[in-house]
Amino acid sequence: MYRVLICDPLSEEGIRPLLDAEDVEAIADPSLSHEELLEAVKSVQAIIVRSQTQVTREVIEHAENLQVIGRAGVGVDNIDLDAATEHGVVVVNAPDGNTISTAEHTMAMLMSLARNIPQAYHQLQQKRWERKKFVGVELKGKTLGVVGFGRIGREVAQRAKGQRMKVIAYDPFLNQEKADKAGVDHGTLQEVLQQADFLTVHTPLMEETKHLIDREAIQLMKPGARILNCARGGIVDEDALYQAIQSGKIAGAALDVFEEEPATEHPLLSLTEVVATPHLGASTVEAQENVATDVSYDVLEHLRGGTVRNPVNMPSVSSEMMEQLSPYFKLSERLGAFLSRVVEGTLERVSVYYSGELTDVDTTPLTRIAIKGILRRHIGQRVNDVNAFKTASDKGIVINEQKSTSTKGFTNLLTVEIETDQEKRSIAGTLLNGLGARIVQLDQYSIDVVPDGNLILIHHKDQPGAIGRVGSLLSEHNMNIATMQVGRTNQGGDAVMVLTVDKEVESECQDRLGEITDINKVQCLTL
Ligand SMILES: NC(=O)c1ccc[n+]([C@@H]2O[C@H](COP(=O)([O-])OP(=O)(O)OC[C@H]3O[C@@H](n4cnc5c(N)ncnc54)[C@H](O)[C@@H]3O)[C@@H](O)[C@H]2O)c1
Ligand SMILES: O=C(O)CC[C@@H](O)C(=O)O
Repeated sequence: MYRVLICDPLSEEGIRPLLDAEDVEAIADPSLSHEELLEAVKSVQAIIVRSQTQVTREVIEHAENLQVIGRAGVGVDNIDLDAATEHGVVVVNAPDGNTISTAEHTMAMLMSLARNIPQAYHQLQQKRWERKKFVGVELKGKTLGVVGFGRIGREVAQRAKGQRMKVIAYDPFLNQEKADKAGVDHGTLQEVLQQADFLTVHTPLMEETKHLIDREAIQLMKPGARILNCARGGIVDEDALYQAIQSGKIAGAALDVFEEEPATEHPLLSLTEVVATPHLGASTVEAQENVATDVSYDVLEHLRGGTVRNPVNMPSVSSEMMEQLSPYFKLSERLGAFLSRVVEGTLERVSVYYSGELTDVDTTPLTRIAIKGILRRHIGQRVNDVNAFKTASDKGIVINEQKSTSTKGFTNLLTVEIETDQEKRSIAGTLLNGLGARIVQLDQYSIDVVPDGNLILIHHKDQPGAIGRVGSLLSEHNMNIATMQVGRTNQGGDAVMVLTVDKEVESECQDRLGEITDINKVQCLTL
């Protein structure tokens, strides 16, 4: 049974898949204090949050069984991604479900700002019929500067064009072709700042975007321009904005988000030129249902060992690529696991070579899985697809991935090579059409072994009787041999036997195998 803690209020319809799942115990508690949260996370496999709950390193470190953190929304600035990655915890979000609601909210804020609607309403509530005080400006013909032309920025631009505004956008990924297609101008940040009558930001909050709109940026803007932030508090420097409004440089601002939330005492709220909402961009019935559904799906999928659609801290794999690569997942992990169990010494370098039909695809996910297979021998289940590369690099292991032209006659070939301070070993495998995975090479020996079950690897001298003696001894220990493969370099030279047996080999049996004449080394492993 998976325990899933839902910390912030989420649409009940949206989390229906979790509530109905027979293998899930969903615990919804949006009122936990910090101390209660630290206690509650100890026993759960998944946490789901919106923007309110801070999933800090401390929280993640308390959550000993945690596998996945779901963010019902876009921004993941309330989750310590480094800590999650280090602990092998997958973070998933719901990036699409609230785009329209947030774009619509931005338009509502834009119009409120242009026509002073909240301020005028507030006066009416005070029984004051003020008309002169609230003369607004038209949007038609004005320029909207959009900083961050992602999902929401693009939707806002389309809507602003509907108001017959001119739109100029800046985004590091926006080029002329994309801008033409969207029917907007594109410019540098400086050009956008200089031309905007209204400036709206739609970037994530990151180191590079923190105070992106600061005192200097505001200085570049037209006198009397207006600023909107429905993305994240902190993208616009709040002190600089406050001063710019007070000095008259900026005519007004519309804010849905603040550097610190809740922000009921914020000085900007005392300015009549400011319209504000308490982080309501995504607060619609539709958006909340969408994000809760999306995140529930991914959380369930991850817990059940499936592939998530919106991973944040591991690269996503397109469904097309997934179709090509997934048959190799098990092979890749098993090759890594096999070799890690037979190699001796301290791991220094892992190289993974791909040939045949594998040369045409992005094989990074397969390398990651091979590394996971290798590291699990020493680190256990704590290493997974999320932290495999990071764990290897933290341990000083160099990883090298290469495409190779040597197919050795196979349509696909995956070779894993490990170098330690004592030796260099390699293993190669292939997927045989209709027959599944096979180990086809171990060091210099050609073999044909299914990478599954209880295996015995024996290094011996190619001499008459060696195989028979192994068979007899295994039978004495009541060990049934399912398959046996022998590989040798030359007649009478070094050779290997790889046997699959029906149960795990006991240490006494392994020791006795090692004492047989002409047998040099015996290694037993279970895949
Ligand atoms: N107010 C709300 O309730 C609410 C709701 C949803 C999303 N959001 C926030 O809105 C923002 C945008 O969300 P989205 O779904 O459009 O994200 P997105 O990832 O689709 O788009 C973000 C865009 O910002 C661009 N960008 C990154 N750094 C930039 C920089 N230095 N200058 C200019 N552009 C830069 C990226 O290239 C990307 O195109 C996020 O901060 C998100 O958290 C707020
Ligand atoms: O949880 C919310 O309502 C806010 C979500 C929003 O800020 C987001 O980044 O998706």
